[in-house]
Amino acid sequence: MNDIIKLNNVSKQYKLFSIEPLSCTFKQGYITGLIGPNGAGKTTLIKMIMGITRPGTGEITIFGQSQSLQEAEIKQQIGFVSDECHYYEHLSIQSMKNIIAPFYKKWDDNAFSRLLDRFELSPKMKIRSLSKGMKMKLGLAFALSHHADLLIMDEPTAGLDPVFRRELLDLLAEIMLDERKSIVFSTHITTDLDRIADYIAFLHHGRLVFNESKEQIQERYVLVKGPLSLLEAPSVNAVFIGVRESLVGFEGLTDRGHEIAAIVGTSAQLSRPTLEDIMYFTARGGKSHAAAIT
Ligand SMILES: Nc1ncnc2c1ncn2[C@@H]1O[C@H](COP(=O)(O)OP(=O)(O)OP(=O)(O)O)[C@@H](O)[C@H]1O
Repeated sequence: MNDIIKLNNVSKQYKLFSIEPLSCTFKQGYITGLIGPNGAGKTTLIKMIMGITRPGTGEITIFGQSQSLQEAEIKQQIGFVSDECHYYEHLSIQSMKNIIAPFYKKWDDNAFSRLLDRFELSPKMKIRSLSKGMKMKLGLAFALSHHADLLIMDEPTAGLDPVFRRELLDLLAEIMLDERKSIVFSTHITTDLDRIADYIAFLHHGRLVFNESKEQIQERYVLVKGPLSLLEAPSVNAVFIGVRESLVGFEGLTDRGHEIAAIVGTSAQLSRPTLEDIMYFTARGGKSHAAAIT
């Protein structure tokens, strides 16, 4: 299995936030979902991969080429969708296309027209007249019209209605029928990832908590529900990454499933957490879980 993106000791230091030195790879031929709470560093990481923000330390390799040395070549092969709109508002879609297309050696006008049709956008529409969701669709049409082998998207489903969100996921699944293609996208909507992602990279406070296949993640984590009295034992409390207590009992996430099963026996219910559960309890837990796993 080839690596499409390789991060080696990549870090970024802002005044009030830092991406801690991070090493990981994203696989060719798969969809990787980048998740994490607000301010976790997802956009910063994507901007470093795209060369928009320079890392403080480390090296980024894409398609086996150095991001910093071969940026222009690499960008020919990447379709990028940002959560910010970088188009000239006063132009029509057609005029904007006339500016963007010449940058790409493999620009495909027919593919662009087909995508506009599919997204119900007309080339005559002025960019300033587009809604947030329509601008996102336009960004997708641009990103998908130069036969890129790697699609990187920052929150592509933000601002999209549920019908189009599902259509977008279908479109991504179609793209993945070609096994040379790879997709990396960030999202808050973890149910989208349950549907289509193969790998999940989870950032929290600028640290990579995990970057694993969905199956590996599902095997590792266990959600425990039980009476509050169980938490009184320090040995029980210690195994949780995060716990939520309520009047009727507690719910907690652990990656020490066998241990907890042996301690609590039948006095608690164990089940598989969703990605949202994992994100919620890790964010809530506040323990140095990231450091423990990576
Ligand atoms: N140019 C910058 N200068 C200083 N701090 C920055 C800069 N860009 C981002 N940050 C800070 O880095 C942190 C991470 O921001 P980032 O946008 O990467 O998070 P995110 O995970 O994408 O969040 P969200 O899900 O809310 O979009 C935030 O605290 C933000 O204020």
